[in-house]
Amino acid sequence: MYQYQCLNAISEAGLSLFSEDYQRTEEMAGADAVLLRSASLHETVFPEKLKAIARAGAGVNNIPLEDCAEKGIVVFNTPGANANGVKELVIAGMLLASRDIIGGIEWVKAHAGEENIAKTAEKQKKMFAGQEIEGKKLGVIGLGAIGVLVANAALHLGMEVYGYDPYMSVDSAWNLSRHIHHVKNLETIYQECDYITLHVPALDDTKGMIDREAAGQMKDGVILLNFARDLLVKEEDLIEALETGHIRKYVTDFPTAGLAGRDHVIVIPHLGASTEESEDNCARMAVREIREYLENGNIMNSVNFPNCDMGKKGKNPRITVLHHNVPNMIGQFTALLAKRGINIADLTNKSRGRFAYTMIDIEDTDSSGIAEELSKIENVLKVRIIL
Ligand SMILES: NC(=O)c1ccc[n+]([C@@H]2O[C@H](COP(=O)([O-])OP(=O)(O)OC[C@H]3O[C@@H](n4cnc5c(N)ncnc54)[C@H](O)[C@@H]3O)[C@@H](O)[C@H]2O)c1
Ligand SMILES: O=C(O)CC[C@@H](O)C(=O)O
Repeated sequence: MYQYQCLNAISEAGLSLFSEDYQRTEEMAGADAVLLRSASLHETVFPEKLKAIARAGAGVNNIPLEDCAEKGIVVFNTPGANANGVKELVIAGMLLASRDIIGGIEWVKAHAGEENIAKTAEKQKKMFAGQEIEGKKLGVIGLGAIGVLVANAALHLGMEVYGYDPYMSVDSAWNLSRHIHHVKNLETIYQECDYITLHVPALDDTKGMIDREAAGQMKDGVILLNFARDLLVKEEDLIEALETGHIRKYVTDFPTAGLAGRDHVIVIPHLGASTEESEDNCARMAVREIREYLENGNIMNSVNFPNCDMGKKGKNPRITVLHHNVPNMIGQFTALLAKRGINIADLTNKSRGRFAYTMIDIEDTDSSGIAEELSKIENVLKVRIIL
């Protein structure tokens, strides 16, 4: 029996994919796997039993990835599963920033009950007039699952789209319309675009990327959208640019004390992925990743260990070893099995940065004591025998 814990609301569409071999627990100490959305794990002391963490979503800056890897905990995310939900809200954000729809709706609410509201509205509506997005230039920073969808959608709405992503994946490249200008530096985006939208993860090199210097290079009256992470923008520099009007509007999915209620800022309470479809997609993908790892040892969509797939486990035990990526690990594993006279049916090893993963199918039904012996080898992080 496996135990899982949910630290946030995870859609039933996903949780229902757990078989009767899985039981929900409220205690992390007893959990084999944890599912979460935005809950922070940075202060968490991880229990020995925990094997997997699945982030039902894309961003993993709420999880200490290295720390988890050192403890032999595989962390997964659900790439692309909520991208359409975010794309739709980004398009809505561009429209909300271009025309004072929010101001207009508030005006109507304030005049509710007035007999001649229709007539007054016709007189007053010029206060809420705006501009169209067709023909304007949009810069998309980060052409991953969301950035590509936003870029293509904006193109269909008649915008001229510039995209920047020095690390773009082949999949993203295939999905990106050839009509998008693929630019090689951020300066071009800053200098050319009327709208700029951020779709990069919060990493050491992206945190604070929108600072005074970046804002200074942008066109006067630019509209900036941030549905990625608040940390990408230096708030004091942003406020300065908003006060001078250099940045005309900032649309963000991340409320902060400094921005909530401020003029020229549209703050949404992190609703990018809050659609039935995105929540269901993320939960389904997260549960499938956990089941595949716990039951077969296969890793798909990990963000701290290499992906690795040996197919469905057969009737004999499968040994899985999470370890540091250093020389002679496989030699030590196979020597240990050879000493016990155990033949290897299949073996695979994959590495990613400082970490690696080895899966071994053995031609023997007796695996007693093997986990204990393998665990003693230096640089081994976690050993599992899947029976
Ligand atoms: N508002 C929401 O609810 C919501 C939902 C999903 C994701 N997000 C955020 O959006 C981010 C992007 O999501 P995604 O699903 O598109 O992820 P993704 O991994 O598919 O795409 C991220 C892209 O950013 C690119 N990138 C990385 N560093 C870069 C840099 N320095 N400059 C330019 N490009 C760079 C990568 O190459 C990749 O193509 C997530 O990391 C998350 O923080 C927010
Ligand atoms: O779970 C959510 O609601 C938000 C998820 C989003 O920020 C993500 O990074 O995928």
